[in-house]
Amino acid sequence: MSVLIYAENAGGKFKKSVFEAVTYARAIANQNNTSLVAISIGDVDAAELAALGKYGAEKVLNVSGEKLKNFVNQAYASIIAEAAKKHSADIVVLSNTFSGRGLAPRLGVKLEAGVADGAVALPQQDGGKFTVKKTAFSGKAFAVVELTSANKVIALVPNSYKVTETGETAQVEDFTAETKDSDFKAMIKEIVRSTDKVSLPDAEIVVSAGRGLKGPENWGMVEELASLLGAATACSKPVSDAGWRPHSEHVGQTGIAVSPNLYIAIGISGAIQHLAGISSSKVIVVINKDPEAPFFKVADYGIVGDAFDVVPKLIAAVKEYKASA
Ligand SMILES: Cc1cc2nc3c(=O)[nH]c(=O)nc-3n(C[C@H](O)[C@H](O)[C@H](O)COP(=O)(O)OP(=O)(O)OC[C@H]3O[C@@H](n4cnc5c(N)ncnc54)[C@H](O)[C@@H]3O)c2cc1C
Repeated sequence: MSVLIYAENAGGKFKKSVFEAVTYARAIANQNNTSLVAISIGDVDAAELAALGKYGAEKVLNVSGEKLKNFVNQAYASIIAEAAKKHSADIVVLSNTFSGRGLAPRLGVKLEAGVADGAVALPQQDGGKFTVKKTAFSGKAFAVVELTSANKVIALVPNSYKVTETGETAQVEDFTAETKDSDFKAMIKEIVRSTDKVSLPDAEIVVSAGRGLKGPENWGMVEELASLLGAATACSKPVSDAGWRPHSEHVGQTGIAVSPNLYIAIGISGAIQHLAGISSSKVIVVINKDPEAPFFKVADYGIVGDAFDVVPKLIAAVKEYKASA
């Protein structure tokens, strides 16, 4: 037995969510006294691959090829499944990202594995049972699932497991897997980035605003606060429905799920559908002029006040702190 972690890259580089998933997979390997192998698909240089050793990977399988430069769900799933079989990996770990969520069910079928996507904690392995805590009901709740199959696939929510450096460099070896023409039925031809700002699903800090801001002309202060904090900007659904902000910023049950270390909600009521997308945030700060706003019930820190007074003061305070630091 061994544990296999799929390390997805973005433009040839690994993001923090990969280091979290490798650290997490290392901890699972330790629980089971076994080895941890990573697999990378695409164009990643040898030094970047070897550096996964810092987070506990002993070996990194490198799969490259012209047709594999961009993510191809079917082909990547075939390759990862083959690597799992060749390395007798009965646990496969992924990041619960766009590609990880696409791969997990395909791997589940190919490996006849139970799947726990949206995992937020290490598996518990007591008395022969293997259980995983995961988000449920579009992020409105947590569930504990028991995986009873011999093979298991776990997709870890970004920002839910702390990165730790335990090792040094990993051994990198090329891996070739058989793919079929049918694995390439849908190919990405071009990627057009909508923005070069911090990407929302990966952001450690999110500054989000709702209808309380009255109109798109008032987003300058939200963007300024986000830029000062190195944060991504987000919004509630009615805001993007009204065209005040792009749909890519809409957070919640029908939008993006985020799990930052800090979520600042400005002029958002805290409807259950919005909370569904932010419930795994570590610290939630709410700014709302209505003390009865439901968002305060889930807030770690709340400021009852008018956003147009509070946010400029917050910006000034952050600037002052940065100038003195
Ligand atoms: C099927 C379904 C799916 C949905 N999915 C989503 C989803 O994914 N994401 C989502 O966000 N919503 C979703 N919704 C909509 C959701 O139910 C709420 O209507 C929405 O979240 C409310 O947005 P809001 O808080 O920005 O606006 P409002 O409900 O209008 O709240 C505005 C808030 O701003 C406060 N405020 C007003 N002025 C100020 C001021 N000057 N300073 C400070 N505070 C102020 C008010 O007190 C109020 O709390 C969904 C609804 C349905 C039915």
